[in-house]
Amino acid sequence: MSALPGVSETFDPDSWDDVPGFEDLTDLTYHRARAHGTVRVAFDRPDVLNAFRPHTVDELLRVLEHARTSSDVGCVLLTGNGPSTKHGKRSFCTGGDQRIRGRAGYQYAGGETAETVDKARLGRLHILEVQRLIRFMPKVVVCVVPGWAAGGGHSLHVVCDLTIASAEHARFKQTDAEVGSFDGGFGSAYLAKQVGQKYAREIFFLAEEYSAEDGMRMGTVNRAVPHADLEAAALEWGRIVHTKSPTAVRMLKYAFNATDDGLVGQQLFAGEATRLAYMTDEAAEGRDQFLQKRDPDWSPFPWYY
Ligand SMILES: CC(C)(COP(=O)(O)OP(=O)(O)OC[C@H]1O[C@@H](n2cnc3c(N)ncnc32)[C@H](O)[C@@H]1OP(=O)(O)O)[C@@H](O)C(=O)NCCC(=O)NCCSC(=O)CCC(=O)c1ccccc1C(=O)O
Repeated sequence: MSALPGVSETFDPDSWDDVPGFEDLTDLTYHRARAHGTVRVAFDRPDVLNAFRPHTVDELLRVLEHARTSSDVGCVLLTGNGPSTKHGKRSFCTGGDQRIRGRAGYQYAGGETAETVDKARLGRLHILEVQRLIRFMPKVVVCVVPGWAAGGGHSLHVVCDLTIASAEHARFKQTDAEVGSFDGGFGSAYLAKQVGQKYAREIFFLAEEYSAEDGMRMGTVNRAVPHADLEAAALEWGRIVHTKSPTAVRMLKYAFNATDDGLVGQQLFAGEATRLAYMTDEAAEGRDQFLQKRDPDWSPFPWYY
């Protein structure tokens, strides 16, 4: 399934290169900006409004892990290719592919229909692993919304650090309760932290359609931009992120997360604090006195206040 010859209507081929080693992707496209360390990850199933199947999620985990562990990448744009050449509709992502949803999760399938489901493999619900990867990677993840963000796609937008959306075409709709699903983690409870309890309950219980402007009013969307400028504006955010201190951005993301993420949030923030401490002469003295089997000499290191 593909969108347009140029990957997507707002994609500028002069700004991006394919990422080597990912030529085998079928459900996503993965590009790296020519000018700086921003990467673009895009759902590439526009005919089903970029709904994800288990294979899509496997690919998402693979490319996001690559982005996470690439030390020159500071910003990830997560978007959806389109519009569909089949029906002309635009989308970021509409969540789990309902055609291959089984009783134990979303099922691996050889083709596009329920008849092709692989009954020997257990259903998956591993988009939640993607959510955690986005949440915990020490880089800025921007959700770039050219059309529909629905169901599990809405939840992905919620968990991203920033959202930029097409003023004309972005549509947000949380369909979970309509299809008997419920994202009880970031998709709902964290959404309530963003917009407040009343709006969060409205979004789930009424499942109405919201525009980019509505999202800005409620606090889920950072910026609504003209559709034609969407990806250029997102790429500019990536450039700006790369003008900032990597350590400061990392510590800030973990600081923003920590208040909601319990001991895991504290662990991630503290892990980075430990890394910073290890860079000091004081920590080196702690290591060296052990290796040299001598008493430590802390005298050069003041008790700062
Ligand atoms: C988004 C819509 C409201 C848009 O409506 P409209 O503009 O009228 O377009 P359509 O004609 O409906 O759609 C065009 C075309 O796309 C197909 N399609 C759209 N969405 C999906 C989908 N999710 N799965 C399969 N196919 C889809 C649609 O059938 C049309 O096909 P044609 O052949 O051309 O007719 C509307 O499309 C809509 O409501 N879509 C469904 C949104 C939805 O309900 N998504 C699932 C929500 S539940 C979910 O995502 C669970 C997954 C999850 O995240 C999760 C949650 C909790 C624990 C674990 C997990 C996990 O790990 O998975």
